[in-house]
Amino acid sequence: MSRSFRRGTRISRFRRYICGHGLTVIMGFTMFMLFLCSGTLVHLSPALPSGHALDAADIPAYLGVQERGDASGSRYPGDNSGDRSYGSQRHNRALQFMDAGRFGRNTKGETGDFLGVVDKRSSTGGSADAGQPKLSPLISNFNAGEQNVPSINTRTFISDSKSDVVKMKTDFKANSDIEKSIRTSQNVAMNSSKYNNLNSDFPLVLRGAEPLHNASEVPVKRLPQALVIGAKKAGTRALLEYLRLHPGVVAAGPEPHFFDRNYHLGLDWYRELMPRSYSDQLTLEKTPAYFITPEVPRLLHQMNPEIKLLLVVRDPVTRAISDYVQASTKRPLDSFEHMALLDPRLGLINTSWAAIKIGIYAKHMERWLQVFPMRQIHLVDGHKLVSDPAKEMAKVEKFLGLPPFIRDEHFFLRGFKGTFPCIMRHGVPHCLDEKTKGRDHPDVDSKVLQRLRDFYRPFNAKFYQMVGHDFGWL
Ligand SMILES: Nc1ncnc2c1ncn2[C@@H]1O[C@H](COP(=O)(O)OS(=O)(=O)O)[C@@H](OP(=O)(O)O)[C@H]1O
Repeated sequence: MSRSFRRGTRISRFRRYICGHGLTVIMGFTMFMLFLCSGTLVHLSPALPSGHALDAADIPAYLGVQERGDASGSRYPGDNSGDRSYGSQRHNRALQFMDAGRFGRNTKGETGDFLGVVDKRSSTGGSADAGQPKLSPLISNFNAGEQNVPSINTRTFISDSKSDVVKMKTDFKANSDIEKSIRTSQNVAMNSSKYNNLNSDFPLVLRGAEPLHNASEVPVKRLPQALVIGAKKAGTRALLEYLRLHPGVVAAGPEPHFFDRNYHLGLDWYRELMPRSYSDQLTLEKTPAYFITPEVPRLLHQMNPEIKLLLVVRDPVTRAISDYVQASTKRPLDSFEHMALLDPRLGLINTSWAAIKIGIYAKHMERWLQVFPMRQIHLVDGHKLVSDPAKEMAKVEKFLGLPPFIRDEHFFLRGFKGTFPCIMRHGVPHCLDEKTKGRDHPDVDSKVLQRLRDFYRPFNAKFYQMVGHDFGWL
């Protein structure tokens, strides 16, 4: 063999060696980069001490993730709360302390909730995942209404039943349906469903709770099982908003006025107004006019004789002033004193004025009690709803058969006149609309106030007797 041939052979061997190992290195590097860039990483955070409730606001810190901001400067883009229709499909009455954490944004800038429940009891029968605790269902609610709730893939599992919290970092490409396999440090995982337009970085918060509904259940619209029937200007919006904190509750945002105005449109029309819910969630709506409309109790009874009724009441004098303030924003009105009294000299009360009539609670209540037993009606103290909301809500939860969930940490006074509670929902601060709630009241002549108090006193006494509770109005 010639030297040059041997040298050539050595060179080509060297080349093959370099190429071979180089390829391995490159492939290794590529695999490493793919792993990093796949954008899918799940790790199990240390289990929380048992019984410890992690507040939604603390979750990002607990998980060590950054909260995102949006262009408008809000830390919480796309918060869909307020007086509109609610799409939130938070679920499961058994998940007492479970709460949603921070959520991502999809490419349209919408936010979403992601909830999961570890059902430690169930296994999947003959499937490959049999025996694994089931994570079910993974609920996502992306966007403003309900129309964009992605399908839920119930073939979603997690291997470690001891963990409370799973951190999931996801970076799905826009406009593509991607099936991702998410590996946990325990090497078992979730098969995520298909998400469109998702580009998010969100923690998934799991608590050892047992869903009551079937994991494969599809949420549907249902007629309300409970109603906030009134009274107008007593705190009905606050009550509904506070109730919406509870994962076992969904509520229609705008007032449907079904039983007082839109009954002719039929129950299917009414049902359509409701957000989708799971079988273990309560559907609610509020229409304060129901309380004072004579035919409503009977119509309501026809729909559901077992329906639960919530009635918020407030000192009828302050309620009347609140009503007056609201009415005066719509059209110019005389002074409150002038409207409340028929004859100022005689001190005769203008009982034909709606603002006065609504506060004669005993008269309206009488009609309701002719149709529904008191055990189906829960009285909410509108004053306490402001001064001690968590305590007042605990009574509401009990009445509705919901597990205790709403607590002091959900409320804060900051930012809204420092008087009325605002709420933290999904870690998002939310106050009622300042233009329509918590308006300043005018100073009313003390003699007129006294006259009104005297007027309401016997009606109040009768009302206390009917409902078995003294609200202590002067
Ligand atoms: N958290 C919170 N934020 C703002 N306002 C609160 C809150 N809780 C109770 N309230 C009281 O609710 C009063 C309005 O009652 P309603 O929601 O029943 O009004 S309405 O009938 O729906 O128009 C409203 O009456 P005004 O103060 O006269 O505006 C408030 O006193």
